[in-house]
Amino acid sequence: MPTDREIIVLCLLAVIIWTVRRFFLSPNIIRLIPGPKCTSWLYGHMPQLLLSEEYGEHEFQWQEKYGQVYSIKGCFGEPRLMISDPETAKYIINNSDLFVFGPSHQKIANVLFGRGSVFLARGETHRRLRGIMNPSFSANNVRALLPIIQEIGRKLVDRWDSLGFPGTTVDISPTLHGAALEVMGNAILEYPFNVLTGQSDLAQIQKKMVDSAANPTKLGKLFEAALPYIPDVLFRLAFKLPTKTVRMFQEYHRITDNLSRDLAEQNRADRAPGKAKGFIDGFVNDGGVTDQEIGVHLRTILFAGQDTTGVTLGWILYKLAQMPGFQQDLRQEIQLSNLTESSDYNNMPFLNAIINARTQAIDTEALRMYCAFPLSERTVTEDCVLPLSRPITTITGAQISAIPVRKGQCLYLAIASFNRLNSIWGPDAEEFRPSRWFDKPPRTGISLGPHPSGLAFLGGPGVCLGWRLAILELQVLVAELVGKFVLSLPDNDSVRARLAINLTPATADGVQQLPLHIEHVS
Ligand code: HEM
Repeated sequence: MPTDREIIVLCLLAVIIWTVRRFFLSPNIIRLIPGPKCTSWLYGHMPQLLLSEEYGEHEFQWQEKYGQVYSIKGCFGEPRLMISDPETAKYIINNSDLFVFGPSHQKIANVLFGRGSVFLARGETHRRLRGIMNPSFSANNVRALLPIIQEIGRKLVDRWDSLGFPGTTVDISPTLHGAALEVMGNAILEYPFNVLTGQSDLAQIQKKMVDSAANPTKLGKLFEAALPYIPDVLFRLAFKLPTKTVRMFQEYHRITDNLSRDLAEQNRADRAPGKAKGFIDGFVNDGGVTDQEIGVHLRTILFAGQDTTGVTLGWILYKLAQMPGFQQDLRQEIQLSNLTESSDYNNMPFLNAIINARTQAIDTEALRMYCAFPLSERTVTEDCVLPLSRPITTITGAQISAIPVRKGQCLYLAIASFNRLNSIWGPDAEEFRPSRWFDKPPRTGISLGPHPSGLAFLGGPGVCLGWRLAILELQVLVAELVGKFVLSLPDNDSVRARLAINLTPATADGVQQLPLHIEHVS
């Protein structure tokens, strides 16, 4: 049987032949757009973009030097575009059928979630799925979830106490991710996972899955670039081989398929007139959806909703540990507040700055600077023309005010770069400054996405399904934790932001963790 390494080498050969034909024997305007020099044909700029020790180390400098649209190279010399231009970004997010996930991401998502995930659906199918899922995440529904989320916040506080966190320096990440999974279970699926109070098979396998994908390597990135050229049938066959990774995927699917079957059966048995409609309800009611398909949507929301919120909560607490004065002001505000309605969280000066929209100063600044999903890779499905808010001078000296791109072109919506544009946030865009949300106005230019923090939740038809839930969850869990504990940085703090599916806190040795010193509030 061929080894993993041999399979990778064969695939690479196929890719090399294909790219030479595709990119070097035909003209492409992208090659005329300025961008950083590339020293590796094999890896292109992928290591600097995706594997740097601190996310953005190179990307933010490239943006400063080359502007809001520039070209970089993917693996095998493939020309790609990096985009943070507001006009171009708006065009991309509003025309989601034209800009889909690339073929490698599609293959990975099909294996991870199963076929039919809302992430990959487009057109009518996407609208239908969002129509079924949206009600569970509507403003009214999310508001009504407050008591459940508050209860999870209290359990998280108890968990920190029972694990003996106060008085120690400890990695808080696993408990934050546990709380995020608990919210998905209790609030959205009406099914307690008991992550914070006991053992959960789902939490364990979910963590294994995230960890396995969370340490990308150069070879892994090459493999990802080669994925589109591997015939589907071969790819599916590879996922029948008895390797450790395949077994882990099978176990994940087994646990989540069982769960979705239980939830669907329970839903059919409990259905009663007047009973509130939940997430599973929408699919069961739809008729044409099988229990197996419900499993696909369940995996999608568990994956999309846990790690993103877990890492963002971690970044908020980390920044508060860096800013003891702000943390103390926030604590005082929490202690003086009577938090019984979701609107109460919107009426706190330090958790909030009320400027045009009600915004959370600390939450919003964290979502701007530490957006969980900093980079979205897209492939163009038809020849089209990208609008630009400012003209670009090509390497031949010509000025262009739009970029014609061909079907199959890969581009990156650089969300984190967009969230740092001086043209929007002013000269101190690079600074983490929650008080900017007290300024009037904190930003200039067109507003993209549903939240003032910028593109953290993207926008348009593919806007994050759970953004309202994520905001309420962050508000409540921050208020619970900061009300009870004082957070500070350990002396040897070396935390940095690494791209590991999401923007994840990791220490200098590359381990994904968030060690903070915890004390009880006296
Ligand atoms: C702070 C937390 C979160 C952040 C920063 C975040 C961010 C995002 C972003 C940027 C996208 C667009 C990805 C792309 O198309 O490239 C997205 C999509 C999505 N998010 Fe979130 N998310 C968060 C929490 C959640 C939660 C709690 C859920 C719960 C269900 C969720 C479910 C989804 C789903 C299902 C999509 C796909 C939407 C579609 O394609 O129609 N997210 N999210």
